[in-house]
Amino acid sequence: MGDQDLPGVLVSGLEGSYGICEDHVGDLQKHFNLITLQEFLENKTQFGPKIQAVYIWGGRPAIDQELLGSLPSLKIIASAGVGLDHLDLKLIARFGVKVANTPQAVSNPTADVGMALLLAAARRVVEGHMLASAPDTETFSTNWMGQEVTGATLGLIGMGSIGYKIAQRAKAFEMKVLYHNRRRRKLEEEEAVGATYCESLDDLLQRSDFVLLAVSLTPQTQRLIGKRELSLMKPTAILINIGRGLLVDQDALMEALQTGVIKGAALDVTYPEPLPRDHPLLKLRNIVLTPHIGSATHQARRQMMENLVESILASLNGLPIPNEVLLK
Ligand SMILES: O=C(O)C(=O)CO
Repeated sequence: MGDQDLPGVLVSGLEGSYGICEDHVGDLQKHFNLITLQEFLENKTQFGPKIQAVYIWGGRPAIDQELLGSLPSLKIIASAGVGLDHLDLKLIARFGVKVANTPQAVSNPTADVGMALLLAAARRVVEGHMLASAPDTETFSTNWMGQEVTGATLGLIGMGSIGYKIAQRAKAFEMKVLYHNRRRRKLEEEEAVGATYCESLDDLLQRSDFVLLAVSLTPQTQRLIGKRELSLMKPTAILINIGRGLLVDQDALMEALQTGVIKGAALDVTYPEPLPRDHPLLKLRNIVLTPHIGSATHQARRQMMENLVESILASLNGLPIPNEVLLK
């Protein structure tokens, strides 16, 4: 489906929830001969040797040993977004293949979604919309209240580029910012956003009015927030997750929201995505859910595509690869 003389790039498909953006196809075809996963699977001997790069969009196509073994010319896996939890980096390294992602493109829009969820949950925006738009609403209750954001304490778990952008935004809301991270930021970086390092996660959980997860999913961070951690939070606190669903034990969260252990939650990510339509979390009123929209702006998605093109071209031309992920 492209110019046969251009380097072959495997993409998951062009339509459906995991297809690449249709608007980007023309730009990609200026540089690459796009080969869809379906085309490849239907004729591995024809397409396998031509594929020099895999373009991952929305976590697809999935990369496993069998796929890697059938792509002898593969040089790079270029993955949209910052999260890498869908890739087995050790396996990829064994095949001598490079990896690149697009951290800069997603940090501002994902930080915006973090703040949007925080504000929506604090001020009960979704419930408010339902009340204001319900056909049987006749009066607005004066007892309908939320939590104040200005001056509240935000506990940030993760202080990478997205966490830092959230701290900048929280500063403008006059929030006190605590953060817990594998490594402490430089003093001048902390001072610029007024953030205080909390070595102990328990301490951060106990002191925060809003706890926001902006951390990558790794074996160490899986179910970082479980029953014990939720019980340390204030009964008035709100949990926000913009990282990955598996950072939180969803059953424990469900129970905490139902029994008043915490006040509310706002999740851009869950497991699975989407949740089954009969999932009990969908029935709660003290939760705000969005469909994994951290990077979902036209500008970010275009920048992601452009960054992936740059990384693939650099790798194919033997140049230093922008946003290369170091494989240990
Ligand atoms: O960049 C990513 O990995 C995201 O999931 C953005 O929401």
